[in-house]
Amino acid sequence: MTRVLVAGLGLIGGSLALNLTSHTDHTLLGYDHDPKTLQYAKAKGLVHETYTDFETAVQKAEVVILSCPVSVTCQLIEDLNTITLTKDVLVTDVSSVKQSVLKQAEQLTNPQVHFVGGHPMAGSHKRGVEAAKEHLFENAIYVLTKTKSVTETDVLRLEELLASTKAKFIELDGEEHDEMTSVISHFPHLIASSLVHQAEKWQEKHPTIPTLAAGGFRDITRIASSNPQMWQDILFQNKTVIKRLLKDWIEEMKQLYHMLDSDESDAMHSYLDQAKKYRDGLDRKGRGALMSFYDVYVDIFDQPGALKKVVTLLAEAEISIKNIEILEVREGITGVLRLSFVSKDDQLMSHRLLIQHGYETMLED
Ligand SMILES: NC(=O)C1=CN([C@@H]2O[C@H](COP(=O)(O)OP(=O)(O)OC[C@H]3O[C@@H](n4cnc5c(N)ncnc54)[C@H](O)[C@@H]3O)[C@@H](O)[C@H]2O)C=CC1
Ligand SMILES: O=C(O)C(=O)Cc1ccc(O)cc1
Repeated sequence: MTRVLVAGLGLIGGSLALNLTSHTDHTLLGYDHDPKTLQYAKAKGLVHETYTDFETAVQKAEVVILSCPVSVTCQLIEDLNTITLTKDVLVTDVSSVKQSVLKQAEQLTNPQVHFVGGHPMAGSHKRGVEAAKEHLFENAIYVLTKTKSVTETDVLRLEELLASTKAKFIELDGEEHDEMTSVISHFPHLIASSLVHQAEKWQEKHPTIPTLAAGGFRDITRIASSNPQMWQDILFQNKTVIKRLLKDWIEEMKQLYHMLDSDESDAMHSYLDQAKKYRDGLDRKGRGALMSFYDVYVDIFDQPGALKKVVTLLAEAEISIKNIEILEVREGITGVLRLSFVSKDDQLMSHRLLIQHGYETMLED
């Protein structure tokens, strides 16, 4: 039984706290600057004890999970130096950016603090404790980054402590992490926001643009609906890498402009074809950027209850669906449902069951 402090009980901190209170006998301590968040977390059983003072809370903990915005997390790491500790404390964070956090952690002078950087690579567009979900990290990649002062034992202890999240741990260094997450998460966020701005500008000329904004536009801009404060923080904390990607991107857009301007249709075809091949490959098992699932595609008609029928059929067979996505449903015509399963067995069982019940399905292998 360990005393675990979660500092910052928002979406991510709240989800970790909820997971640990639901599945372990650890004592969960919560710290946040927002009293309403603390009240909610206590009332809903996410934490056992709440604190409004970071120092007091840290002194009562054996493990500390820093889950505030990245810049606040850096400040809290600095604050750890001036806190008098009577025993060793294992400290980790959940920040989407690692180099700035690790730089701060490497400057820790308190020998009792053992810092292992962390980043659970799952989330949502929601924010705050009320959006916390106990199973948020199931099957998600959870990046761990070592600092000079930590041992393999510290890393293993952290993995053990977080085992109930069912996340998949991998170790990366800060630079690798920040470059990769920029490419697959931070930079796409910037581009999604810019596409939304473009649509908004053109709406002045064409007021019906929102009515036309269909599947593709919605898919590619979904992430622009996330927490702006958090993303502002991430973009500035990782600005060196993002500026590099932005420069390359601007050059690439210039090349595309040139292809169109000089009617280089073959070059454009190769550009699109190469992108399609790489994108198709990402969905193959083991190559998914964040998670690997086993998918079944089901044709459904856009009728009331169509989704419920499919879900009920699988629930009655006790098959657990990890994710459901509705692709391209337009009124009155066939749409496609993507059902994702954690295991190959569940995928095959669902496929068989759906076919037996007359559904047209496609299996992704
Ligand atoms: N939202 C997401 O999808 C993901 C976020 N992360 C990382 O997790 C961290 C937290 O993000 P979320 O939970 O989404 O944000 P959130 O906005 O839901 O929660 C942040 C919490 O920190 C508290 N807080 C803010 N400033 C504070 C301060 N000065 N002192 C004490 N408490 C303070 C807030 O009251 C709030 O409860 C960020 O570093 C983010 O990069 C990591 C993976 C996914
Ligand atoms: O919802 C999505 O697509 C996300 O990208 C969630 C997310 C946001 C920030 C992270 O550091 C990790 C995951």
